[in-house]
Amino acid sequence: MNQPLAPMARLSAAPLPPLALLRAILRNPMEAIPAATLREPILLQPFLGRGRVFVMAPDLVGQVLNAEAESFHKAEAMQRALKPALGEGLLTAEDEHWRRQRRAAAPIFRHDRLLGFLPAMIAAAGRTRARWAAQPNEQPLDLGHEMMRTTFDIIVETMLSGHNDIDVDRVERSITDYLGATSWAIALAMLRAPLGTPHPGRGRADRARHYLRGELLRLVAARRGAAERDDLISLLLRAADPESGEAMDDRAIADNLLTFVTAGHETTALALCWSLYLLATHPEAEARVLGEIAAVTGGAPLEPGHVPKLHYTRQVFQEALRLYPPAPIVARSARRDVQLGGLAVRAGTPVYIPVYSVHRHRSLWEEPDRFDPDRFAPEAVKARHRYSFLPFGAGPRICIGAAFATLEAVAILATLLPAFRLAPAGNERPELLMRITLRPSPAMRMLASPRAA
Ligand code: HEM
Repeated sequence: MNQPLAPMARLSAAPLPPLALLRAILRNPMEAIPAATLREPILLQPFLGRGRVFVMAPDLVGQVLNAEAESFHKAEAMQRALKPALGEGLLTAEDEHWRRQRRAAAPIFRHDRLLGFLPAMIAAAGRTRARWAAQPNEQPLDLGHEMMRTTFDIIVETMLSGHNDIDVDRVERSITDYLGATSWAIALAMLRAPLGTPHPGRGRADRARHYLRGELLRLVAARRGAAERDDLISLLLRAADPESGEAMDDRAIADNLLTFVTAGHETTALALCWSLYLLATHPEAEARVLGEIAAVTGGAPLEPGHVPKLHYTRQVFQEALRLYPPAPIVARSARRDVQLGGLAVRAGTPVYIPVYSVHRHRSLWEEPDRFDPDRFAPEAVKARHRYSFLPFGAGPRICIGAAFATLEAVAILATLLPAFRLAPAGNERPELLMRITLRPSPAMRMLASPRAA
């Protein structure tokens, strides 16, 4: 393949002194990841008298996220960035409180239930296709926004039984406003500044958080006492503490709904954005995807039974997750003194898994910066270390929605691609901006022209 390399992040070439590091975190936390993480198995960097450890070697990643997961908890800086919005929901809770919520939510992610969501996923993708068909071809699409709308539609339909009175544009804006200020929360946590320290963007983030939480509390209140439905809200309303028998209160349920709504649509939308961008710039792979979809569907509209058979389309999505992991860093902090690859790591030390670097590590991948969906052919996957590909994390805290995200992504790609040819609207290559998740910057603008035309 002679395609140009897909856009890459600008990592820091040399260790940054504390002030420069904080500036990089505020501008774009990707720039605070040392470029040496692309080559080394493990890296210790001093920071304000305390180290920061980056772990890339797959066996050490397995130690942190799985085998010795009990020795680590979620990193304080990330918790400070997320907890004001997500409270003690599934993503941010720890220990028994986390276990109880994971057990409560698990049934909705069982394989048979997920397959049952496919008609709703295909229908939402169909609405996006109809929206694109109704607008002039020469008008560029904001692809991120289009994918957010589609995945939001799906999460609300499947998890909240389609509460369609939610204002999707305002929710999207609020999530962006909230995430926009998280770099400050992270930098202040690293400086050990007291909670509540004022910072730019805080007022806007607070308004966004109040709006989002208010909307979900309204939903929960409306559902208490109403007839049960087969969705996440009902599961959470029914979930009782095994010891005390106590039910979750509205606040705890709202924490989780907001967690699922945000974690469950923004990540998938970003990965879809990159998948479509990569296909638009790699015509050979795009032709293979179109060929596969035509062979599986016979040219008829996509049906739920087709989706699990679209193997190459799934590989494209996985390769997009490798190059552009929506969660580019999984952050932990050591709970006790631990040994990691010959390094003595003291309790309280931040331990980062830079997923972006693991996915492009020079000793784990051949031509790591090149787009090549064949890396995810079954034999190639079997030959690799299981912790060399971590878009959904690993171990007990692995993403509960991984299979959900993959099914919906394949359904969306297989609905949109046969109908439209996408092309970047300009020549600028998107930069990779981290705001907890990895976003294209500026927004990705693409032209969609109907294929039949
Ligand atoms: C491509 C899409 C997605 C990506 C890349 C992604 C990534 C991740 C990652 C890396 C984690 C682990 C974080 C850590 O260990 O600190 C996580 C956790 C989580 N994800 Fe996802 N996610 C995606 C889609 C979804 C979807 C569709 C849902 C819900 C429907 C979801 C809900 C959650 C929840 C609730 C957690 C916390 C799980 C726990 O701690 O028990 N995610 N996700």
